[in-house]
Parts: sequence; structure tokens; C-alpha cells
Amino acid sequence: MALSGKIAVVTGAAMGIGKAITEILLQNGATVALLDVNEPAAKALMDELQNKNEKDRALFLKCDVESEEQIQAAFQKTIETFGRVDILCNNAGIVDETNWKKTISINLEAVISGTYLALEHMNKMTGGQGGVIVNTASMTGVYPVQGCPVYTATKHGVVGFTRAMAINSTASGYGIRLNAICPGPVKTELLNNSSLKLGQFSPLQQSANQILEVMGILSASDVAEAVLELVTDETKNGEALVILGKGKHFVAFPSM
Ligand SMILES: NC(=O)C1=CN([C@@H]2O[C@H](COP(=O)(O)OP(=O)(O)OC[C@H]3O[C@@H](n4cnc5c(N)ncnc54)[C@H](O)[C@@H]3O)[C@@H](O)[C@H]2O)C=CC1
Ligand SMILES: CCCCCC(=O)/C=C/C=C\C=C\C=C\[C@@H](O)[C@@H](O)CCCC(=O)O
Repeated sequence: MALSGKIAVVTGAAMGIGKAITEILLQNGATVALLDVNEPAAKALMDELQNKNEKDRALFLKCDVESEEQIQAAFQKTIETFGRVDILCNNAGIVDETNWKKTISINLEAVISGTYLALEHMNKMTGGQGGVIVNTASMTGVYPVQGCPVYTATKHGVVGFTRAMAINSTASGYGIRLNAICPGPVKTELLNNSSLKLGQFSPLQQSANQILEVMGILSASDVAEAVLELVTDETKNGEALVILGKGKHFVAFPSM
């Protein structure tokens, strides 16, 4: 898929991996609606884009993905402004093993809401033009990590939901590809603060640190490059791409 003229929606776009996804999509010619709850961070990014003459292809929409109404309003504004949606990156996520219901709400429920809203607008069976959805899972969506059982559960859910929806799309003719990106540790605010967010499992933090030593640490741009691969490679549907400091691989799931 060539990106020039394509319209993308990215959630959690103001910082970290979402910011890097936004930047690489813009660099490759796409137009991006940036959805985020952090208005100051988003405005700072928009100022950066202004300096790179990319601001006219970027639209910040304040949106808390915990609110289905706010996601719907952001989609509506995107379509009113740019005409359609071709690409969706459900990227917003948190780690919080104490407020674990919020973690489920943002990391999994919002991915489902965003995907279903995108279907309404992208589905070829209902007048859409098709497209691609990349959901940000994690290595914890494939390999359980001590210290963050609910986070791990949400990311397993993102992988399973994405793979099931990819099968649905093929079977139903939606014309939409769905893939999951499963990064290891990435140098972002989320990772920096993660050791404070393990709640009752904080004593297990050392095991998480060991993952860092074994797996290596990624930059947000490393992840964005892998997301670009999933967006542009039209042979990829229903994949879970694990990317670690030491390399990347598509998960080989057991066949039924
Ligand atoms: N940093 C890491 O080591 C890894 C992160 N991930 C996943 O990557 C995604 C992005 O994480 P990072 O860039 O590391 O985090 P980050 O904390 O650096 O950035 C997350 C962005 O999402 C936004 N956000 C948070 N809650 C939101 C909400 N309710 N509505 C709208 N926006 C919201 C934040 O304002 C922020 O701009 C998450 O889904 C995370 O689980 C996956 C694997 C590794
Ligand atoms: C434990 C929360 C994980 C959230 C990110 C994810 O999806 C997967 C991460 C995999 C390993 C995480 C290791 C975390 C180590 C922390 O305890 C902390 O030491 C990291 C500090 C960041 C740094 O050293 O650069």
C-alpha cells in the first residue's frame, strides 16, 4: 500500500511509539489524525510538525479512548475533514496493575471500540474502501511477563482479537487487513514508569529487568518501522510481529 493520499488515525499519538508511528506515516506521505488525551504533548508535537512543513497533513483531536463517544466523534471529525479513513493504529496503552480495570479499558476495550468504529467506515461490504488496522500489543501478548498479569492479559487479548478479526475480514470480504505489533521493551515514558505501576507485584520487578538485559531495548522509531511494514505489506493479515532489541519475527501460532 502506497501511503501518499492515505488517511490514518493513530491513538496515543502524542508521545512514545504513537508519536513515532505518526511521524513515519507523515514522512511517507500519509495524512494523520492524532488522537490523544495529553493535549500539551500533542500540541508540542504539532509544533514540531509545523517546523517540518507536515502540519497541514496532521490534525490533533483530543480523545480519551476510554470513551466510545469520544472515539466516535474523533472518527467523525476525521472523515468530515479528510473524507475517509484508510489506516487505523490502535496504539494508546498504559501499565497499571493497581488500577487494573483502567488498564483493561484502555488496552483492550478501546482497541475493540476503535476497530469496530473503523469497520463502520472502512468495510467494503458497507460502502467503505477497505484498509488496514495495526493494533499495538506487546511481547507480553505472546510471552507472559511476571509483575504485570493484567497488562499481559490485555495484550494477549489484543493479539487474539486482531487475529480473529483478520479471519472475519477475509471470510466476510471487508477488504481490511488486521495485524498486531508486539514490541519488547521500548524506551518511552511508559517503560520508564513501569516499575512504579506493578502494584502488589512490585517485588517481581527484577524479572522484568532481566528481560531488558536479555531482549535489549528498542527505540520508538524501531517499532514505527515495523508498523510501517505491517501497514504497507498487503500480504500481511492476521499476523503478530514480535520486535525485540535482538531482532524481529512473525509468531508461528499452532494450526488447528
Ligand atoms: N514502551 C514499551 O516498552 C512498550 C509499549 N507497548 C505498547 O505501546 C503502546 C504505546 O506505549 P508507549 O509509547 O510506550 O507509551 P507512552 O506512555 O510513552 O505513550 C502513550 C500515549 O498514549 C496516550 N494515552 C494514554 N491513555 C490514553 C487514553 N485513555 N486516551 C488517549 N490517549 C491515551 C498518552 O497520553 C501517550 O501520549 C501501548 O499500547 C503500550 O502498551 C508495547 C510493548 C512495549
Ligand atoms: C513491565 C511493564 C511492561 C510494559 C512494556 C511491555 O509491553 C513489555 C516490556 C518488557 C519488559 C519490561 C521491562 C521493564 C523493566 C522495568 O522494571 C524498568 O527497569 C525499565 C526501566 C527503563 C530503562 O531501564 O531504560
